[in-house]
Amino acid sequence: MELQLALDLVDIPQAKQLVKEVEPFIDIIEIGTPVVINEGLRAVKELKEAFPSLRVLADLKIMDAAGYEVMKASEAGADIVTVLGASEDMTIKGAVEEARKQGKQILVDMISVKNLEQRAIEVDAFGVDYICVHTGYDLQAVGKNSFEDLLTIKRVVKHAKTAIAGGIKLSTLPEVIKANPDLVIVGGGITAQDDRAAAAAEMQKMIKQGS
Ligand SMILES: O=C([C@H](O)CO)[C@H](O)[C@H](O)COP(=O)(O)O
Repeated sequence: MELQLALDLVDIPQAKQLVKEVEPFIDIIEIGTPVVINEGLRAVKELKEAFPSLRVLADLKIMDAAGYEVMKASEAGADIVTVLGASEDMTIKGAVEEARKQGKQILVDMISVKNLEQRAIEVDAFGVDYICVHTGYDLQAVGKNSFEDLLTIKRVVKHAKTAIAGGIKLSTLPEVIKANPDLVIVGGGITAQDDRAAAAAEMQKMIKQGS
């Protein structure tokens, strides 16, 4: 099980500072969608250059023209690029095809997918690398989480790695770990803490010991 730090509400210098604080405790740096909107793929490039030993995920949440967008994110240094599970089959297949050419990986974000079980089976057959259940900020605000959804994809996904994102904190991490996803994605649960290194270190410890 790996830990991904989601950077969403920061600029590039703040992102670098944050990663510096938690670098030993994380496996993947996520350049969040708001950061890409504000800073462009330059954020991916600069963070990859600053932390070459960590993998970088570009959270583009691609919905169309995936081949082109995966190519541009790859050129910027992304190791993993996100595509929406709600997009057309040909979009997801196009993302996978381009990622293979570039030697990169695709994470499919299942945010807002209504028929999760069926769509996860379909997306799994496209050869994607990760399938991620995700409760976005808007549903987190009304008390939702993705714990049940994680159990669903753990049951039906046979090839891809499984991931979970959305509002995960130290207090809810044990429930997530119990379901044994391959990747846990945490943003505010680390970035909004007073002692971010301590929060990330504790999360890494819990993940390593499996509880
Ligand atoms: O993908 C995300 C969200 O849609 C904003 O772009 C976040 O990175 C993801 O939800 C993880 O962040 P937290 O919910 O703060 O843990």
